[in-house]
Amino acid sequence: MKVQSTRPHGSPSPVRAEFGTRVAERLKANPNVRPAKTEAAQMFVHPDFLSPEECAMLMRTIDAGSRRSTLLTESNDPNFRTSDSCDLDRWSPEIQPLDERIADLLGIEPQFGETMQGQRYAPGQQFRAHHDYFHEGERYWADMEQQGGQRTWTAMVFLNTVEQGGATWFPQAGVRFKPNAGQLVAWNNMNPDGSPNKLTLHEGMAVVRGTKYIITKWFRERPWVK
Ligand SMILES: O=C(O)CCC(=O)C(=O)O
Ligand SMILES: [Fe+2]
Repeated sequence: MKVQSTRPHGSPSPVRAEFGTRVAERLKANPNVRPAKTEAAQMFVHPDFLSPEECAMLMRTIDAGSRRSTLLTESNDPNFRTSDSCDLDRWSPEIQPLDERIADLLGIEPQFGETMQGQRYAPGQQFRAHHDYFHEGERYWADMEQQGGQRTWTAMVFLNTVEQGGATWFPQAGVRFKPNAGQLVAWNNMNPDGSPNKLTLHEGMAVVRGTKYIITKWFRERPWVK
């Protein structure tokens, strides 16, 4: 979530530290997964995680269910997040297997995952630089703490190959992913000690030509589904 400051965004935590080690070990052991070229965060790529049919089904579902995307904290910039998004029902027969496949790839129990989000960006739409973790000094934190706590890992899948623009850019970690149909990117939002890793700052760059479709899954440090 946004808000830049020089204060630490949260404290170390053994539970989150353990998530980092355990999930990274599982991803490293998967022959279909490669590490991203950065030392700044634990970050991995699965180049063809979803099939063309699965991507097409998800894009149809996103088209049918989208509304304007929201933010947890109001931004002064009206163009901070201009995409459309929708919740993907984890109990629907089409979504559940995919939802559970992502959780299994990372080795996290599905109930730690928030509702999967589908997002769509038309030309000019974007999601400006932000962190996925919660800033523990913000007003919303007390509520989030009660609802599964901090976000640990993010898994994101590009559902199509965009004609121009729409890359996911980590300016501080020095990596940029061009939308590539079916490709999953997963990263740990925490440092090795379990505190928020500021270097995971990232941005969904504006689409120039074409439409961009993605799904995003955020995992919490405790079960999110009650
Ligand atoms: O659209 C992107 O490339 C990034 C999306 C993102 O950062 C998010 O959903 O948290
Ligand atoms: Fe994000």
